[in-house]
Amino acid sequence: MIRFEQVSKRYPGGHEALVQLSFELADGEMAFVTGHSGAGKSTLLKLIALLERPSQGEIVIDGQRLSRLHRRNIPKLRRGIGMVFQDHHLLMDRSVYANVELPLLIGAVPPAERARRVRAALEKVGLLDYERQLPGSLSAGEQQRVGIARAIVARPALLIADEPTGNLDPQLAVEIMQLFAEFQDVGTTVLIASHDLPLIKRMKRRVVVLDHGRLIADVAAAEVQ
Ligand SMILES: Nc1ncnc2c1ncn2[C@@H]1O[C@H](COP(=O)(O)OP(=O)(O)OP(=O)(O)O)[C@@H](O)[C@H]1O
Repeated sequence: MIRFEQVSKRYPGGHEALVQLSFELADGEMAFVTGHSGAGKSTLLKLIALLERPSQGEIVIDGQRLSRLHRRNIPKLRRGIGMVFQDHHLLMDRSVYANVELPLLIGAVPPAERARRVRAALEKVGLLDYERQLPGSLSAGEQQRVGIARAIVARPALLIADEPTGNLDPQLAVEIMQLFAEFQDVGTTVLIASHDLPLIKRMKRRVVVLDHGRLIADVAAAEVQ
């Protein structure tokens, strides 16, 4: 589903954040991207979401070469990708329900169907009883779950997450990772950037390791110890 072909990324005025990166992620696979701070993890995810463009090389998603993607087709591609961030980017003055509903408003889904999907997403993350609350009244782990519900409400084929457990205590972090694994169980492709090696090892999924923008290891799930 995702293929990086010799992808390099240089930010204006910066050094190379990614250097000739090549790897593939199959449909339905769940993998982690890890590496030191500044290794290029966030950059890799941003390139997939078309929030940044490569300086060189090609990224192919579902057979679509992103360099040839017409500007007007970018929103459609983005709608197929659910994104989860460390600081969840919730609107704090809107209810949990309204936050989760947001991607469906952009996608023009009819109201009754919207309500059904929002509740299904909230149920999936265990927050059905919280729909009227403001995010500020929820714990950090619950807020992250709202962010995940929002990411999956439009039923994306691909879920990408940037340090989704960065602000959580270890027990909550495990629960959030298990939630991602459940999305993989129902066919979603999942790619998670994390520097939390103990947690990654526990999940027993493929691990792609970056070092100064280069891929230095690609460990298959069966080999993760
Ligand atoms: N918008 C930007 N402009 C210039 N340089 C950037 C920009 N974003 C990232 N960089 C640089 O690119 C390199 C890779 O950054 P990136 O955020 O992808 O790493 P990371 O592995 O996600 O790090 P962290 O774990 O600290 O979030 C770093 O040297 C960073 O300073």
